[in-house]
Amino acid sequence: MPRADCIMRHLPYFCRGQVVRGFGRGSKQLGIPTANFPEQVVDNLPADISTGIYYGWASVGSGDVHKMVVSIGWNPYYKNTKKSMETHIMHIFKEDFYGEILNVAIVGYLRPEKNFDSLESLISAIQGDIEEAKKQLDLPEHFKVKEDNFFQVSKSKIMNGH
Ligand SMILES: Cc1cc2nc3c(=O)[nH]c(=O)nc-3n(C[C@H](O)[C@H](O)[C@H](O)COP(=O)(O)O)c2cc1C
Ligand SMILES: Nc1ncnc2c1ncn2[C@@H]1O[C@H](COP(=O)(O)OP(=O)(O)O)[C@@H](O)[C@H]1O
Ligand SMILES: [Mg+2]
Repeated sequence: MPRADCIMRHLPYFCRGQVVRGFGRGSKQLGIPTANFPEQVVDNLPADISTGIYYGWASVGSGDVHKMVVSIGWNPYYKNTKKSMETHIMHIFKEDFYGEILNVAIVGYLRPEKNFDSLESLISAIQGDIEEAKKQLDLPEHFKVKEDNFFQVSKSKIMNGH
C-alpha cells in the first residue's frame, strides 16, 4: 500500500500537455476512452507520487471543466514497460481531441493499480472508480478546485493565442 503522505503531499496536482495516441487497445470501444499524455509530462510527475488511480478535474483546450479519473502507472493488466498517465473525462465529446491541450487537476487518490484475471473485471473496476470519483468530487473541498485559476489561465492563454 502506498504511504498516504507520499500521495497527499502532492495534491492537488496541476499539469497540462498535448494529447497523444496510446496503445489503441480499444478502451474507446469499451466505453472508457483515455486521453494519454506524452512521456515528457509523465516524466515530470513528482518522483515519489504513487502510481495508482486518482480523480479530479479536466478541460480540453479552453473548454469546460469536467470530472475525470486518471490512471498513473504501468497498467499491470497489459504489462506496459513505460509508465503512462491516462485520463478518462466524464463527458461525451462530439469528436476526438488528439493534439489538443489537456488541462488536469488531480485532487484525490482512489486505489493502487491492480492486475485482473479478465477484461470484464478490469472494466467493472474502472466503472466503480468513475462512480466513486463522481461522489467525491461533489464534496465542497474538491468542488472548489474546479474554479481554480489554473483553468481560467488555460482559457485566456489559449484565447489570446500565446
Ligand atoms: C480509472 C482507471 C482505472 C484503471 N485501472 C487499471 C488497473 O487497475 N490495472 C490496469 O492494468 N489498468 C488500469 N487502467 C488502465 C487501462 O488498462 C487502460 O486504460 C487501457 O490499457 C487502455 O489503454 P490505451 O489508452 O492505450 O488504449 C485504468 C484506467 C482508468 C481510466
Ligand atoms: N470522454 C473522453 N475522455 C477521454 N478521451 C476521450 C473522451 N472522448 C473522446 N476521447 C478521445 O479518445 C481518445 C482515447 O481513446 P483510446 O481508445 O484510449 O485511444 P488511445 O489508445 O489512442 O489513447 C482520446 O485521446 C480523445 O481524443
Ligand atoms: Mg488512451
